[in-house]
Amino acid sequence: MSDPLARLADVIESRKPANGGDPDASYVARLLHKGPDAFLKKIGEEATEVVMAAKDCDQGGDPKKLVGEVADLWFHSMIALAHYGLKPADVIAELQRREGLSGLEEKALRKAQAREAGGE
Ligand SMILES: N=c1c2ncn([C@@H]3O[C@H](COP(=O)(O)OP(=O)(O)OP(=O)(O)O)[C@@H](O)[C@H]3O)c2ncn1[C@@H]1O[C@H](COP(=O)(O)O)[C@@H](O)[C@H]1O
Repeated sequence: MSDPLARLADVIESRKPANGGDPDASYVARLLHKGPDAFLKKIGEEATEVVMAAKDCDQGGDPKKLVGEVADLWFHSMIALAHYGLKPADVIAELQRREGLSGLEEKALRKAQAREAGGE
């Protein structure tokens, strides 16, 4: 079975105005037709919904709600990636590049580089 993220990315690509996406027939085409403000607003809303669903889990809520909200966030983020000419594979490659590098180590490295650049 092919990668579901890659398949969804192909569908999103096909919904671009340049590829004949019809805003009357497709949700993705409609968002792409409206432009970045429309899908970036959705990403902001979906991110907030992820936070709220996670907080609900702490109060005994259904964790599946969190899965649904994260799916909404990923989906709308993929529309943004497509608009800017990027693919899920680019994000996967970035995560792979970070594989095994502790966030704490990375932060210390970044701070040391900033200090060096600042001439300290
Ligand atoms: N994965 C998704 C997907 N996830 C969420 N959504 C839609 O995202 C929309 C926004 O979610 P909300 O919960 O905010 O719903 P809402 O209150 O109606 O939001 P508003 O748009 O009114 O602000 C809803 O209409 C959902 O149906 C999706 N719509 C499409 N896809 C995929 O994209 C493909 C192409 O879709 P179309 O372009 O519509 O053919 C589909 O085959 C699916 O694979």
